[in-house]
Amino acid sequence: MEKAIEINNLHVSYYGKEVIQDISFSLGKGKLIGIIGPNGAGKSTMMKAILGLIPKDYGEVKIHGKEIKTMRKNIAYVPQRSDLDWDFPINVIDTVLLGTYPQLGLFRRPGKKEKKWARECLEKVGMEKFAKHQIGELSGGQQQRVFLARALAQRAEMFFLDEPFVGIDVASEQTIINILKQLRDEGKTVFVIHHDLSKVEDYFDDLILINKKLIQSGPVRDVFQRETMTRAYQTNFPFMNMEVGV
Ligand SMILES: Nc1ncnc2c1ncn2[C@@H]1O[C@H](COP(=O)(O)OP(=O)(O)OP(=O)(O)O)[C@@H](O)[C@H]1O
Repeated sequence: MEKAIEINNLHVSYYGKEVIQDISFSLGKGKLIGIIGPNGAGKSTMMKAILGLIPKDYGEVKIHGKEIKTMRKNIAYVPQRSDLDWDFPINVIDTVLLGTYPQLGLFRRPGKKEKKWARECLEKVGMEKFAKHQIGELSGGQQQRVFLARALAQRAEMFFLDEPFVGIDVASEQTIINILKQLRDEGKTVFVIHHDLSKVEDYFDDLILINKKLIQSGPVRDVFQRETMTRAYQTNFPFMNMEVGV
């Protein structure tokens, strides 16, 4: 199977304190992949280091067998909502249009074609009626849909989302997971940092389970087991059945 991602020996620290230790894994293309682990396990840090948004101490990251810097246009990233400045004065359609910039190149501005595409992306997430609204006026779920539309506008091959379901309504969560599953069905690879363990088996094909170190990666059935979960969360998961998951 062709590899979407290969990580070797990844180490990351903040101010000399190591928060990611010796993480290595590789996973195939066309999967919906959950990144799980307890609070402070280093999930966001690992995602940012993979994307080259923060420096790593050492380690190797390959996306489709290539260095990340040659793959940027093909990668869409949706940060945690709490990482963004929601007072920034920009409306919904212009936010989505930003997604078309990487494909446009340096000196071209979005034209009719890009604007039409941005509208289509907004329709996919059910937010077309809000095109002219300021981004800061929207609910959490609506903001998350708009950021997914921006990622769709990028026509990326790979998507990285940091906790897209935190603090949003049920309908938005359903819309977003359906779109992510559709992207996977089209052969794209989608990574999602995720908290709600009750949804893991329904949402994901593969899991990356970490707590500073890699606990295990691979198909959900193999990773989402009492022994591995107990090791990662350092608490007992008595409700989990060893044979059939939860
Ligand atoms: N900018 C930063 N400067 C210093 N320490 C940081 C920084 N960002 C995160 N940390 C620390 O690094 C560790 C890993 O944090 P990270 O946010 O990556 O974990 P996480 O698994 O995403 O957590 P959560 O599930 O709570 O969002 C934590 O101990 C955190 O306090």
